[in-house]
Amino acid sequence: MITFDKVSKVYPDGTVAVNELSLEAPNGKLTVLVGPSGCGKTTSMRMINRLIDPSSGVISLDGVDTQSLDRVALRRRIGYVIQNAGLFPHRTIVDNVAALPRLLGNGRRETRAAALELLERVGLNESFANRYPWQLSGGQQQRVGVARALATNPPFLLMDEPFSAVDPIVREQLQDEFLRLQADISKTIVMVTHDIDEALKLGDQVAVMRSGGTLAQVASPAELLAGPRDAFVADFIGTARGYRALGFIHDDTVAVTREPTITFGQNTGTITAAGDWAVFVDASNRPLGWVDVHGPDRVVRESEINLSGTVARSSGTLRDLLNSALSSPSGRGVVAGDGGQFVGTVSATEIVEAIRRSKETRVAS
Ligand SMILES: Nc1ncnc2c1ncn2[C@@H]1O[C@H](COP(=O)(O)OP(=O)(O)OP(=O)(O)O)[C@@H](O)[C@H]1O
Repeated sequence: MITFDKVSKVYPDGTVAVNELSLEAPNGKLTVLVGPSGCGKTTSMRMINRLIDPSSGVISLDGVDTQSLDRVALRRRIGYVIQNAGLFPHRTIVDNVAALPRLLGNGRRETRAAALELLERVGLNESFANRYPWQLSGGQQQRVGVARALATNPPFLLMDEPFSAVDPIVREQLQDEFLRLQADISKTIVMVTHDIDEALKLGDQVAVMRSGGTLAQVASPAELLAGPRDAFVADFIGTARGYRALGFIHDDTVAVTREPTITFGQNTGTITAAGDWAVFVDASNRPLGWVDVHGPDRVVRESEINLSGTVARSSGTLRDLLNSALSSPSGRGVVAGDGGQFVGTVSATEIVEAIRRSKETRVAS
């Protein structure tokens, strides 16, 4: 556990960057520091590995005051991922990952093998190993940054805006991959971001800071959305918070209706759809989109498939289901199993009913 106990930082010019911050980052969990520009997020994080020393207060790792630890020994226990990855430009990818373990005296062959394995875990196969950072995309470099931070297998990980230098689609991919990785490795992580969506998606707990370096609220994403402590937090988590909160509610009682599907080579006249639209599936019964089957009997062409609807997983959230229904041309949301196979559809009315039920449960509890 990383603990901040009334920690402050006043820079020599008198700027109060962090003011009496008390916070616990529990073991095996991801704590996100989020807040407006200049509110002291980075300063707070860098005080953990003593890149910056606090002016007052105590930061401890598993109960031990970091000031009492040797700075180098401390940093070996704390992996550090920064924006733009910060890779050594003149070293190959595998050497970037293996650099620190080598420095610590581990054998060449063993560190190379471990580095290759780590690269594989972050989604980079052996063909990347001997390239240089400039030969990789921003997202790939960021993955190397994560692999490098994990190379000495530290229990703690600090991540400073790790996914902000890439475009939104790559960012989402990296976030999803990182969540899968963290489910496996369960590090104690403190991450800084100014993106509230990222904070709510990744954080087990989210600490919202305000200008002047004070803590406004710390809570789980769902708690934060349901009960912002004051107007600042409410404003910061945004006006879409009602919709965002649906992203944390699972309800496996929403009624999924089976319905006929259509596939390649099939005639529209052979199916009885509920209305004009039918779900189009591939040979493995995976939904690809919707087809308007009304009109003369014909074999469906691929160009006719309407791709506007999203697919929600049965294990997904009410937000996924609602999004699927709202984006679908038929008004019915497509639901697939975890293997991607078509299960059935849900109507927006059913989902709204589920939202109402979940509210009643929350009020009652
Ligand atoms: N070395 C420094 N000397 C003086 N003031 C500093 C120094 N470093 C940061 N600050 C100030 O301390 C405050 C907090 O900075 P910090 O970088 O921790 O904020 P942040 O929340 O991470 O901001 P951003 O989201 O913009 O990166 C800001 O007002 C900043 O200008």
